[in-house]
Amino acid sequence: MTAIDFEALLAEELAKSLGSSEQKSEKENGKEVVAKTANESLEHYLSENNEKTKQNKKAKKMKLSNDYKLKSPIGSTYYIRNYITPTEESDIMEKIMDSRVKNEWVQLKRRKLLCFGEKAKQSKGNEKKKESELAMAKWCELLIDKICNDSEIFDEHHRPNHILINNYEIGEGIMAHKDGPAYYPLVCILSLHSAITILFFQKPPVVRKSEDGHSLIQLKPNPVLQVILEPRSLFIFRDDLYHHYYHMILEADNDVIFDTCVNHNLTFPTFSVGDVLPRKQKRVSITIRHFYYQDTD
Ligand SMILES: O=C(O)CCC(=O)C(=O)O
Ligand SMILES: [Fe+2]
Repeated sequence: MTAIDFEALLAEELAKSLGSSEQKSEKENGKEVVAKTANESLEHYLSENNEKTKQNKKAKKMKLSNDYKLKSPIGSTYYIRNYITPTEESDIMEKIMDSRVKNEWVQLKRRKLLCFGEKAKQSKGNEKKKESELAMAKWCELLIDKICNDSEIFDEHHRPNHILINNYEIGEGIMAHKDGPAYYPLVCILSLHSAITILFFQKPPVVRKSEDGHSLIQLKPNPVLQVILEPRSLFIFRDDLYHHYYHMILEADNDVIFDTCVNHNLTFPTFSVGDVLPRKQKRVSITIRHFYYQDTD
């Protein structure tokens, strides 16, 4: 595709997409200028990079499957540092904090969430649904394209069609859970802002509240696997780990590094067992999966 075709296509898509911002004309020093929004630059970046990756398809795909595999005792896990740039990170933040999606966030007790894409129809008698439901935004599709171009990890029948965004303020987390049979057993998690660790367990661990009642302290057992999720990183887990293990993010202000941490010497800075990783600001995760559409009517 030529650059000119590409730009025309992009402009058309931008106008259509839910998340796109219209270009605003502004007067600057008496001159009419077209404001380029952060939202637009995100889509531009992602589209451009996707084109480049497609041209160099084979090399890139090899890279994701070999170079980023963690030495994990269970299942296959991949960790890619700096999967997106700081600019893309702040552009995504703008997208998801945009006034047009502001009312779509669903506040839960210990986090809030926003959902784009496919979703099961509610079966009769189901409780009020908890997730918000937005059509897949253009930037989400481009992010999915990027992941699919970079690796062969998703086959064409299981292309991600569902994006769940979790917003955790400092001290918030997600209880031990499995993602369950509604999804293809392959999860990509893109992290923004604060670094945090994700813990995997054979059974949900015993936890108790800290003395100030603010955080949950994880008591026992230690996780079978811990992965540090730095800002802008992409973490992938699948298969056994998906089906048979619980994952959680502790409701705490910081994370302690366990001897089951598989990437403490791959991060910047690196960590040693027993070190404390403070959560300095909120964390946002973008969970990218293929949802099995179920028509329950
Ligand atoms: O925030 C995360 O990294 C994990 C999110 C998660 O486990 C989920 O949405 O099912
Ligand atoms: Fe999960």
